[in-house]
Amino acid sequence: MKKALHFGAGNIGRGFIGEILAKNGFAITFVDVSEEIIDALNEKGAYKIFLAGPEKEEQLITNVKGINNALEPEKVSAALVETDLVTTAIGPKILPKIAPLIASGIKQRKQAKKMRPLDVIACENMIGGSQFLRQEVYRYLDGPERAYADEYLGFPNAAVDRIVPKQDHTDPLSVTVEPFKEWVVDESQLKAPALKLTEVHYAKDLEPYIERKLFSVNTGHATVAYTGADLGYQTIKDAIKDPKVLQRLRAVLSETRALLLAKWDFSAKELEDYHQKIIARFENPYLSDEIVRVGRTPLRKLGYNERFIRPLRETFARGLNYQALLETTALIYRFDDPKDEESQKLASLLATRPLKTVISETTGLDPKKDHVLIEQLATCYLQHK
Ligand SMILES: NC(=O)c1ccc[n+]([C@@H]2O[C@H](COP(=O)([O-])OP(=O)(O)OC[C@H]3O[C@@H](n4cnc5c(N)ncnc54)[C@H](O)[C@@H]3O)[C@@H](O)[C@H]2O)c1
Ligand SMILES: O=P(O)(O)OC[C@@H](O)[C@@H](O)[C@H](O)[C@H](O)CO
Repeated sequence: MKKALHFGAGNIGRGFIGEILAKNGFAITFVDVSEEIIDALNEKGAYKIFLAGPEKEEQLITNVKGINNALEPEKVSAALVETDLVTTAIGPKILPKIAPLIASGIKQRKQAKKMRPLDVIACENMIGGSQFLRQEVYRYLDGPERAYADEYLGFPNAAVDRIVPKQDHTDPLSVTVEPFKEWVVDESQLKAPALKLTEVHYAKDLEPYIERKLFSVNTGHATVAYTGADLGYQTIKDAIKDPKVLQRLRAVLSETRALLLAKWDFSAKELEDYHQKIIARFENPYLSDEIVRVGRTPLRKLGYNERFIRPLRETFARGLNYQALLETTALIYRFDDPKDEESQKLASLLATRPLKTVISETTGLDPKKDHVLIEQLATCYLQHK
C-alpha cells in the first residue's frame, strides 16, 4: 500500500485531505501535537466523515495512524524516509515549525540512498504555500543535502477548498464537512507525476486558481465574518441572512471579480457562477460555522499578500472599485475575540500606537507609496459607528 505522511490532523486534514488520500489507496500517518487526536487515531485506525446535507451521508476512512511530533519527533523523520507523499494542512504560521522535522527526514532519505522523487504539498490558505515551506526546509539543509532535495523533492503549490467548521462530535475523530470540495495542484512543480491523485485537478499554472479561491471564497467568507461580528452574529449562516451582510458580501465579490477578470482568463459568466455558488455554500443550513473560526488570526488575514490587502492594492493600482473591500478591511481592526491571541494583540496595538502606524505595520502597506490606502483605511475605521 502507498504511504502518505500528513501534517495537521485537524478539520481540513481529516475532513478533506484524508478523504482524498484514502480514496487514492494511501495508508495515512497523521502528524499532530494533539494527544487526544493522535491517541484516538492509533487506537481506532479509522474515522468517519459526514456530509453536511439533507442525507448526512457518511464515509469511513481506514488505514490511518498518528504520530505526536511534540513527543516523538524522531518517528516523524523515520516515517518521511519511507513515505510516498507528504501533505500539510496545519496553518501558514506553523509551517516554519515543522520545517526542521521535514528537513531531518530529507537528510535521512539521502543517507538511506532513496533515489526516488517525493512531493511535499502544503494545503494551506496562502499563495505559494509549498514553495514557502521549501524555503523554510532548505534553511536546515547543507549544500549536498540541498542538491539531493533539488533532484528528488518537489514542493508543488496547491489550493484547497472545502468548508470544514469547528467540530462538536463526542468522538474526537469524526468530522462534518460541506459536500463541495476542490483541490488544485501546480503540475509544473511536481517531482513525482506518476503519483497523480484522482479527484485532484492538476493545473499548468496555479496562480489564477489560488487567486480565484483566496479572493473569492476566503475574502467573501471573511467579509461575512467581520461584517457579521460587527452586527453581533455568532455564525456565518445567521450573519448571511442579514441583508446588510449579504449586500456587503455581494459588493466585495463584485470588486474581486472585476480584478480577477482583469488579471486572468476567466469569463464573466464563469466567475459570476462561481461567486453565486460560494454564496449558496455560506448559506448551507446543514453547516454551522462560527464567525470566530472564519475571522481567526486577524493579523494573518491583514497580511500584504492576503485576502484583503492584495485585492485592495491591486484594484487601487488598476483604477477599479474597492470601497466595499476598504470598509470590510477597516472592520478587521474592530474584530474582538478574547480567545484569539492575534485579535487581542491587534486591540493592544490600537490602544497604544498611532492608528496609521498600526495600519501600515499590520498590512505591510508603505507609508510613502501606499499613503492613500492607509489614509482611506484610517478614515473608514474612524467613521464607523
Ligand atoms: N477548515 C477549513 O475550512 C479549511 C479549508 C481550506 C483550507 N484550510 C487551511 O488548512 C489549514 C488548517 O486549517 P484547519 O481548519 O484544519 O485548522 P485546525 O486547527 O482544525 O487544524 C490544524 C491542526 O494542526 C495542529 N497543529 C498545530 N500546531 C502544530 C504543530 N506545531 N505540529 C503539529 N501539529 C500542529 C493542530 O493541533 C490541529 O489539529 C489552514 O491553513 C487553513 O487555512 C482550512
Ligand atoms: O482558514 P483561514 O483562517 O485562512 O480562513 C477561514 C475560512 O475562510 C477557511 O478555513 C474556509 O473555510 C476554507 O478556506 C474553505 O475552503
